[in-house]
Amino acid sequence: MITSLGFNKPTEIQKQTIPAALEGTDVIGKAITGSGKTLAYGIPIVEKAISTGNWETQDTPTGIIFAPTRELASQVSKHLQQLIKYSSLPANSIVTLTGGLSIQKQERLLRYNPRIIIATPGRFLELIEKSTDTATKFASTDIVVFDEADRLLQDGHFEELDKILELLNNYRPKEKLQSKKWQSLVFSATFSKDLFGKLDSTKPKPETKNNKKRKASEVEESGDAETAEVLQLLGKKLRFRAKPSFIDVNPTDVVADKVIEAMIPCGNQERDLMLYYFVTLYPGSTLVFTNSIDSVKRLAPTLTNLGVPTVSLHSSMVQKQRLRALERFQKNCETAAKQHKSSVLIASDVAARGLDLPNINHVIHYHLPRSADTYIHRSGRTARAGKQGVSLILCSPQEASGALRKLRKIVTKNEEVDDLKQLTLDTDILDQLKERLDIAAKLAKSEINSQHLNKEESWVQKAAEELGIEDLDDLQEDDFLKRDRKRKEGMKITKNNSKAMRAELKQLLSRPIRKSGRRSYIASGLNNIAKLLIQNENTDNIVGYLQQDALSVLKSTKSKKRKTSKD
Ligand SMILES: Nc1ncnc2c1ncn2[C@@H]1O[C@H](COP(=O)(O)OP(=O)(O)OP(=O)(O)O)[C@@H](O)[C@H]1O
Repeated sequence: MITSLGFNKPTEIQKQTIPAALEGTDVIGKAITGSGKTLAYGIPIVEKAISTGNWETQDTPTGIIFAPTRELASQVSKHLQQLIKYSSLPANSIVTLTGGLSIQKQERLLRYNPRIIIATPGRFLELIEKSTDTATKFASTDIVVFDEADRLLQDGHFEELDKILELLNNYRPKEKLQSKKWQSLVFSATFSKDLFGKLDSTKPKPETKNNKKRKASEVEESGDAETAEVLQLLGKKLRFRAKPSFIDVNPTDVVADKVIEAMIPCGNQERDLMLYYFVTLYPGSTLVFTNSIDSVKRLAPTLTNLGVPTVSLHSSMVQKQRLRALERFQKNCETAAKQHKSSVLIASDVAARGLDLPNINHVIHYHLPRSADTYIHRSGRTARAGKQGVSLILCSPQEASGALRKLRKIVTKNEEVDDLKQLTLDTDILDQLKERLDIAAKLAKSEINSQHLNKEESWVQKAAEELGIEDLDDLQEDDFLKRDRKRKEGMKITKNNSKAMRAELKQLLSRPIRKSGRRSYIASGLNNIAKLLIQNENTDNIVGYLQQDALSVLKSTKSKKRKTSKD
């Protein structure tokens, strides 16, 4: 099956978990991001679905896969569709059940008795609460998979899953209950409890060495308390049949080893400039994570105004927009790669886990993530399937001495705080970029305010119509609303001003940036601009700058490693 997808050999997690899963053992599989965990559970389910014979006569699923986000569910579905192309299973034997898409359509698809269900917990619960027939069929499943299992156990996610497991258990036919429960396959790159704590409030605890392939109980005995605690919790919640086999193929790696981690120290006000600087100097596909949806909404139009193809993705977008955004980003990446330019996706943490976007060169943490597990998963969107990639943190001085230090202690397993590699900045270039950025940001802010005001206006209009009020002011008496509206109106740029600013920005963007020969340089010391011009070794828009990719620059940069104090 692996070779039918064009892969020469199974990855380590596939090699170790597929045989155990095929034997019917409950498995907890841990391996770094991008190491092929989807097929590690996908292949056993597809094998089992094929081996259970004539699929048309079966009306219960072979496997149910739970994923924490809609994008991930949809991606897993596509991945498995590729796999079954080479089998006797038809395309409609896989059905995806996620929120944000038509429930009626999903109910229709369920009438074809699919063998493999891929679902987010919310929609799955809605469907089984709505129909006992659906609940009864699903309850007969042979296998249940929990992808990104540690995430499913965090932040109230488990309430839904708890109800689901309760219902499935109640509806499970007696003969299947006798042979005990369904087989559970549980996967993630992160299972240690210390990764979930808030970076600004928790004190990281040391981890001790792991073993390779152990029963959950042995992990408990080995003193790997943080992992053991999560495994214990999983054991309680997920109703395993017996002690599951815990297979950890990367016991010492936390962040995938092919990720080159780096930082740019900068003040809070300079994050936008550093981001623009990076995507201007280092072409490639860049995924930028922020901690707030407002930042996504502000950064995307700002970069777009600067001519950088940028797409945004966050959880307040409707589902179809979210899926379309991912498609648009992938198209932009292809075009940008041909032109040696940048293509950017600005996302909230809805994109942090599981997404397998091909060839992401850089991940930028515009904001430091709130917990270490998010850092690991965000960083894991690059350097997948054996490739290398860059994970870059934009970090303020306060963060560097607080949250970042905690993060480094956790991901370096408390051995040493390895001062991250730092990208040297060229102040000449920064100054020139700032001029453009200021205009682009003002225009973006004004666009956002206009959109808000238009939305509010149409809302007020609609409410007034419904209430039969003629004077709109009657509806806007709230002082806070009035002040907010005034503030937004004040930030709106007049049409004429906006036109002038756009013209100025256009002119600035058409002018190449000049790298002066006087300053220090990112990698290679002084460059002879005339020579570079003759050799045509400039970027398209920076004269005198020898284009390099971020990965090679960082690989040749040394990080200062220092031991931590024993605190
Ligand atoms: N045997 C294999 N050889 C080479 N590439 C593979 C193999 N199996 C899977 N891949 C590819 O590796 C990439 C990552 O796989 P996958 O998304 O399953 O990783 P993952 O371990 O689930 O990552 P994450 O922890 O981020 O969710 C995919 O593009 C997939 O097609």
